[in-house]
Amino acid sequence: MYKTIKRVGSSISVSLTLIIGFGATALLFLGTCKLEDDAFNQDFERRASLRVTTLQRGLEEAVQVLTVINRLFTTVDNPTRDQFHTFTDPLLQKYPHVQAFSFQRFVMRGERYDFEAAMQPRYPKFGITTLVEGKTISAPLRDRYLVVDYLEPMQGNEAALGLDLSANQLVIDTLQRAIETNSPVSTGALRLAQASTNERGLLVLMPVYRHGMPLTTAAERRAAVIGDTTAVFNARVLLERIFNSFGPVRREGLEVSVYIGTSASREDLVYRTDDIRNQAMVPGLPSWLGYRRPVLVRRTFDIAGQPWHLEVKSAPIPLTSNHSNSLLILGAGTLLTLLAAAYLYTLSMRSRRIQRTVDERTAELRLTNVLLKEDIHARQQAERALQLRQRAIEASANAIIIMRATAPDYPIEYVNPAFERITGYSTAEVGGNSIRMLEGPDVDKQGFIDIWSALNEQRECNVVLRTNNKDGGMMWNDFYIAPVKSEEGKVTHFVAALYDITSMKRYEAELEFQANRDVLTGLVNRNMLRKVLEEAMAYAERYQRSLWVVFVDLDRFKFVNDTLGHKAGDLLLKTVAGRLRGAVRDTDTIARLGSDEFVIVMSEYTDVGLDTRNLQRIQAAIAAPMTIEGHTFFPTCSLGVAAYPDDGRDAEMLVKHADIAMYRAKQSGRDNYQFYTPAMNEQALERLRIEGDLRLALERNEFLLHYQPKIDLRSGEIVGMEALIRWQHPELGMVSPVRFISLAEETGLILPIGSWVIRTACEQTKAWQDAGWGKLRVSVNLSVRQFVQKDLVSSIAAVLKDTGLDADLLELELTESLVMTDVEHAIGILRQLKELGVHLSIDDFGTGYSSLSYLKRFPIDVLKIDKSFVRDITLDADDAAITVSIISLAHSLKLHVIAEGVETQEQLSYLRRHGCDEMQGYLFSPPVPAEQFETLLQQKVDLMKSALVSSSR
Ligand SMILES: Nc1nc2c(ncn2[C@@H]2O[C@@H]3COP(=O)(O)O[C@H]4[C@@H](O)[C@H](n5cnc6c(=O)[nH]c(N)nc65)O[C@@H]4COP(=O)(O)O[C@H]3[C@H]2O)c(=O)[nH]1
Repeated sequence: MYKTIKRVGSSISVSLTLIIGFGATALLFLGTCKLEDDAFNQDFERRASLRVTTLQRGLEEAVQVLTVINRLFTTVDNPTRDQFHTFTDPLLQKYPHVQAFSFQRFVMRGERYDFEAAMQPRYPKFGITTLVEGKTISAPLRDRYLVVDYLEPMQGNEAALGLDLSANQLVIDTLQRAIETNSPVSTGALRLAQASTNERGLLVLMPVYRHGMPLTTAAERRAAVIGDTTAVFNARVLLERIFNSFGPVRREGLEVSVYIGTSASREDLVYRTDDIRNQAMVPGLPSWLGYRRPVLVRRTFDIAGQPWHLEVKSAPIPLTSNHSNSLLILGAGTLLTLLAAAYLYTLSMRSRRIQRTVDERTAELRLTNVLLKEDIHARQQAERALQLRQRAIEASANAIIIMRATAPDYPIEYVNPAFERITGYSTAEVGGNSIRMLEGPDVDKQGFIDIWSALNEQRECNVVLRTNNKDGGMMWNDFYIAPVKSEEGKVTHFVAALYDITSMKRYEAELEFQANRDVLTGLVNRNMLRKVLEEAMAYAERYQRSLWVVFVDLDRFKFVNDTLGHKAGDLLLKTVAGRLRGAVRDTDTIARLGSDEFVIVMSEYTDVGLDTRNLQRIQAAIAAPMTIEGHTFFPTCSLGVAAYPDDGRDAEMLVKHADIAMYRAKQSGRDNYQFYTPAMNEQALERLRIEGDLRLALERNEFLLHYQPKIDLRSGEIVGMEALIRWQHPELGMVSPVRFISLAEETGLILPIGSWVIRTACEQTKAWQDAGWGKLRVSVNLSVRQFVQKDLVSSIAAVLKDTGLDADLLELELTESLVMTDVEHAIGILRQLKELGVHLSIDDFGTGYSSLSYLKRFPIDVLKIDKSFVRDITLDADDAAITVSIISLAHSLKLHVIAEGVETQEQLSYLRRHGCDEMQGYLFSPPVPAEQFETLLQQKVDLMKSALVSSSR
């Protein structure tokens, strides 16, 4: 009986021990499970948020790149395809997730043929195309096309060049939005011409406006738009690159789906990482048994006006994973319960069950062993994940700083190697210090103020910051700071990411320089000149002050460029720019418009007035001799001045009028200045009109030569004649060369006209010789352009050969300033001409910058005294003295002297008295057509002889 009672009692106590032990173990297990689940979910949400932030930053950066591209079009008026290439190339290398950059241009129906033809020399099969079912075909006729014109890189994007996007309503709507919001706008997902058919892409557009148009309102911007710049992204490539910058998503057990739109609709899905549903599944085990439900995080954000929706899903996780603690508790509880039961059981049945107890303990130990192994495995996994994150942070190209959330200094606890590389500070130097050490003398104070207030308020903050590195060098950073919270939600640290955007900022600065400065001389360019002038006009208006716009043009710059090449030309321009800087006041602005054209803006201030001495200073500064590549030049310049407001109320008009005045200065013999008068405008208009006709005059045979006799003062005979060109204009009548020769020089027409003159003069002289009029020498004027022409000598030789005229009977008249521009070069050409046997004379002698030492070295035959001296020879003692000294100088150099413009007997007598050899002028005959000249020859110039006789009395 006792035995039975004892056995029953012991069974009851064993059962009770088991019930209580298992109950308590189960409760503990479930509670721990819940805590572990919560921890897992929090960790997952944090990782998912990191992905979302990465994507958002990556997309914002892509849009920012497009903003930089668009700046090219706002700062440079109509940039070339090559400029577009040069500008986008480094950006494409820096941002490989960009598929392409392009510039779309509006082309009207009537312009289509010309546009296609203009592109074909570069792209032979070029045509405007449209996209139909993934294929490009020739675009049908439309009123207006939006054509992909500039495209970089070309490789891989060929299908998009010439594509007309105007039929794509999505693109057009997006462009409208971009115009309305005046900011970059993204399309939704669309099919790309250059991608495979099942891939989607997106475009981010920014409108390009015509320069100079107002852009304040949407209506103004619509009127000014000429196209747009676009960044093209292949959604898969873009997203994969952005995500993979943190390591493959799949390895982290995340499934990411990206939608361009507000919700997870099938049509808006542009990207999904690999399906990870079965990644962790044990074959044969149903998913509801033993697996945790995947966690799903959804986020929606806005990129360039386009909503993006992102879903991040976790892989199904086995219940055993992350439940190590609860399982340990379950195991340990079970063990304890069983031990207690076993203890009781042993007490009652020790002897009988001893063997069984040993077996049970062995089994329990095995179970514990398994649990321990699982625990170790889980810990190792967690450790590996931590190490991976550590390595990722260390490998990051951007600087990362971790700071303790301890005010007031927020000491730095960790910096990654990129931080050391970028700032120059080592971990040892910054550890324990605050980020204040980045604040040098050159920093952006406001940026730091923003960061400190974000730290104090424990919130995120993103600023573009200028800091100093250890060497004191200036750097630009995109600085992003965010609080890091403990499991209890307390901010324990801050993490800061520092993106080095110094090179991008440098780009921007360079772009600004290029947009506003002349690259060769560093002076202000045309674009900037307009702004400077507008400010100067506003100042002049407000304070009622004078304002001068001075147009400076170098005389005979083309001569240097044509003879010595562009390198020498560039050197000359740089020297001139330096001289101009030295000649003007600090308050004046000098701009270079191109070639040898400079504009100076001079404002009047209370203590600094404006007068012509300012202009003379400029002339004097330019006029100093200059040696380039062993050649000595005597540069001069012509100046034109337009004054505000009398000569124009806007920048363009002032510069135009200064240019017209400068042209007048050139016409008046160069090396002088002229103030604009309204009459000059008329002349400029006339110049434009005759320029068109001048181009046709040779073809229409409208030129003819007049000949003016040259008289030998000893014999009284006609010994030669000067050939002077005339233009028989169908409407204007006989046009003087004074009106068209300089125009012909500017346009280059002087070359065909000049060679016509030489040929006609030689033919006529030979004809007179054959007709028995003896050996008359004909002289022709040579212009600068002709003089520097490469084949001048050979072409003159050919004319002499063709016409049969003796070289000795041709005289070339060169102006003094022409040969003095580059003396060495001139001597070389003159020697070659001399070897041909032709005569050479210096025209207008005495008017320019003459140097006797050079004159001696010129292989010339004749000096021609300019008519300005002859005119006043009997009235002005200076002119008379100059004339006499020219004659004696010429004779001492064994040169012949001829005086031109002889109109009176007094002039004739004077010249004769002082030993002048020859003369020409109205006193004998004006220049006359060839038939009349023959009459002069026939009359044996009785008149002249009598004139000579009377002058000798
Ligand atoms: N006041 C006055 N003037 C006199 C007298 N005798 C002649 N003249 C004018 O003086 C100018 C002399 O030519 P230039 O100094 O070489 O100056 C020339 C020359 O520089 C240029 N020119 C004329 N024909 C040619 C040509 O075929 N080629 C080039 N490159 N230039 C030419 O046009 C300029 C003007 O030619 P034109 O109108 O024919 O004017 C001619 C002539 O008609 C006089 O007694 N008194």
